[in-house]
Amino acid sequence: MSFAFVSLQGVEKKFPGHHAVRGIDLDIAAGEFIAIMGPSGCGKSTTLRMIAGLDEPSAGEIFIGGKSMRGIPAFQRDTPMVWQSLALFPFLTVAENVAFPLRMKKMGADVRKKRALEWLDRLGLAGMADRHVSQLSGGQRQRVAIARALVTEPSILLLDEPLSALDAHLRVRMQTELARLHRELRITFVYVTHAQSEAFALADRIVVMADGLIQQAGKPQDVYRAPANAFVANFIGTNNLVTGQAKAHDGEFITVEGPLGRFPVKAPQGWPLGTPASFVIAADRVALQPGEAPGAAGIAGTVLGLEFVGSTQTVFIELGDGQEFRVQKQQHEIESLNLAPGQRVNLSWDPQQTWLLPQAT
Ligand SMILES: Nc1ncnc2c1ncn2[C@@H]1O[C@H](COP(=O)(O)OP(=O)(O)OP(=O)(O)O)[C@@H](O)[C@H]1O
Repeated sequence: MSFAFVSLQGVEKKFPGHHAVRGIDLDIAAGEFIAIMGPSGCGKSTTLRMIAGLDEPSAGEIFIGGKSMRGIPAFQRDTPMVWQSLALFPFLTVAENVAFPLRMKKMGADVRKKRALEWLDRLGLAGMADRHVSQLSGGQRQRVAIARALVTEPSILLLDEPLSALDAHLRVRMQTELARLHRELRITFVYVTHAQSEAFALADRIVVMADGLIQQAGKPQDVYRAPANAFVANFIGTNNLVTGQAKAHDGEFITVEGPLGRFPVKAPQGWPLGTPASFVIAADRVALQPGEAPGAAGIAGTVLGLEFVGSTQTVFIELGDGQEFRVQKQQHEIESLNLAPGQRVNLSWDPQQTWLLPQAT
């Protein structure tokens, strides 16, 4: 990576009785769009708050632009933050809200007004300057909060679940808006979200956290296709995880034997035999045929149900050992199979598409 614009080095946060962040190393390049994901309570907001200067690390150090942030309060950091609960001032007009950070910086009234109007215009809110926040829709308020964060022309924008209070339609529109802003401004965005679709759609790099630690940081396609461990594989949710033991080498494959059968799995040279081995096969890489007899590399299961996801459909299948498998296909492919709950099916995949989870170190 090029020069790290934001660098977290061994960062920890201990609250009384709770170790929320347990040692994070993360370098973020200037202009990068990073999404931090993870289950509730994993420490993602705390990490963001430490970058913003709203919480001090208990150990480790944060550098921004090569400068240590130790002891530097939030208002001196160039790191504005946008929250789900916007924190707009109800007693100020839209323009006054946007201009507020400039007032804090003691800029003159004319400059404040000019800049606030420019940013309102940029966010599609021209003409709303004199309204009060209570007279705006949820999406418009979100835009005001973003304009207020950007009005000081920061080099980083921190966003903590900014879209989670919006309805699904608006969320998608605002997502497009954020992508556009990032393209235009080329500043660093650090975005905390529960929503996988937002993270995958927007980010250059995804950071998956659990239990106060980074589980994986990588490009969306790498986190998706090559999860670093079982936690990430399960969290991403579109993977099927098969566990077993490494039994034999066969060229670029090993044979993994487990409760579901024996499977050839792509493996690095010298993978130790006789050790536990888990692999994932992505839901969209599994072939499905109605019928009873499993194929050579296949497994049999029973359809539990089907779920629409836009133009694709997910089929949930129960395997012999009670494990659930997912198969994702284009809607038209599924339609032609006429599947119904209770139906027996065979599943198979190309062994080249398997991904063996790296061994825990
Ligand atoms: N001020 C605090 N005092 C004590 N514990 C705290 C404090 N702030 C956060 N925590 C705890 O630290 C852990 C991490 O919190 P954090 O807000 O970073 O999680 P998160 O991953 O952002 O979760 P969510 O998605 O639910 O917002 C949680 O268990 C939380 O209860």
